[in-house]
Amino acid sequence: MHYTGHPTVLAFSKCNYNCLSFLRPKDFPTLQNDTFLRAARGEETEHVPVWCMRQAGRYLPEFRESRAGKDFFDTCRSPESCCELTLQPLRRFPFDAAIIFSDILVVPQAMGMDVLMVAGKGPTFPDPLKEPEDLQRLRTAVDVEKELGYVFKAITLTRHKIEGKVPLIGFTGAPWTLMAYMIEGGGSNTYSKAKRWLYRHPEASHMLLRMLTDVIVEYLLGQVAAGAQALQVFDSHAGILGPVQFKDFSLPYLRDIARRVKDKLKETGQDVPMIVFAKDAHYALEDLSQSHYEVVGLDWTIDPRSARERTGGKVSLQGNMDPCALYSPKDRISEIVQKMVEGFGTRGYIANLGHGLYPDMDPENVGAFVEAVHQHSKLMIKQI
Ligand SMILES: Cc1c2[nH]c(c1CCC(=O)O)Cc1[nH]c(c(CCC(=O)O)c1C)Cc1[nH]c(c(CCC(=O)O)c1C)Cc1[nH]c(c(CCC(=O)O)c1C)C2
Repeated sequence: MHYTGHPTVLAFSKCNYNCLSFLRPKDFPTLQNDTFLRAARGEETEHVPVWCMRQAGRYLPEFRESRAGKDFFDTCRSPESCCELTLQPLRRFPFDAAIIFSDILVVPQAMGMDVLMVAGKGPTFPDPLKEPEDLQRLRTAVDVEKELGYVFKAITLTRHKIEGKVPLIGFTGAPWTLMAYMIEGGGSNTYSKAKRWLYRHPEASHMLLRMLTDVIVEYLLGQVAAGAQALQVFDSHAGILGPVQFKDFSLPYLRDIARRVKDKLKETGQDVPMIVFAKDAHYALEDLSQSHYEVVGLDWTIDPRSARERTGGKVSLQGNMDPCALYSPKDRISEIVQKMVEGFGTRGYIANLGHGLYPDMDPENVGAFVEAVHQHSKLMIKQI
């Protein structure tokens, strides 16, 4: 790690997790590039801001090197490692935002479940929830500060170390997506075990979703208190639900999260933009645009112009290039980006991929994507 500059930060690099407490969420460096925050609020910008989901990831050789031989969740619990991994993509590309390195599955861990990262298989719950009685195994009153304080420390440290270059995004998994993992025990094609609960045990499902929502609200507020400047809620498995079940088992909780976080932040005069990314839930676009989130994230199966029409200018939009378009040659990437930016328009728009980067992607093409967004959008904005 290359800790330079401030003496407290230098001292910091030599100490371990327990002595991070002196680094308080205050006196953060002044933000120099607020393009992402302005776009989230629908304000004017000089260019369209851009970041990528999974920008801190295995497509970067330095990421693979830092992670080599280390347990994934041990890495998540090390604020220094999370900080380093968050900063890596910023050293290479002029992204307009950073997202804290962590994982959505730290929330089920905080609720008392074991989650392991198994090589070649992905996240695995050795003892998933099988029947409603298993809800008794979960912690009822989760001490979020105690269980997830390591994420807050990572955010505070990273916000200092980013030196105000770009805003730092905090995130969480949405209740439905977390519930799906807790019952399924890992990734799945059908999520049929989790969906079985929705049809067979609707009350227990709502109980679990409410428990998750309560933890998530505290978790997001803790992230803001620690220094997060925007928040994204990932409902990665929204698409598997379909419109009826989404309305019943996901949307009310997504709304509740945004409302409760915003109400609480208002009390302290804070205003932090929130992004909802419900992957493959195009059927819910109208509802999502009226769910108290400033930004709706889109996957690549939605046409930019129709997304604008359906959301009626109520929200900013984020997305949505097919990640696989990054396998194209660079000039083709530039053409695809140009069409995408034309489709969304330059106001109230944050460029991103429609989902995360894959490990086999060429970092150079990621750079070409970022550059194309900046270049095309600057020209378009000048012509307005
Ligand atoms: C880089 C990484 C992460 N998690 C995992 C990896 C790969 C494993 C490794 O590097 O060792 C395991 C890891 N964690 C998860 C998975 C998917 C498992 C599956 O469904 O099969 C994997 C491989 C679960 C997870 N984790 C996350 C989501 C939501 C986003 C999405 O839909 O991809 C989900 C579904 C969020 C997440 N996860 C991560 C971030 C970091 C910040 C960034 O984006 O740069 C974020 C935002 C980090």
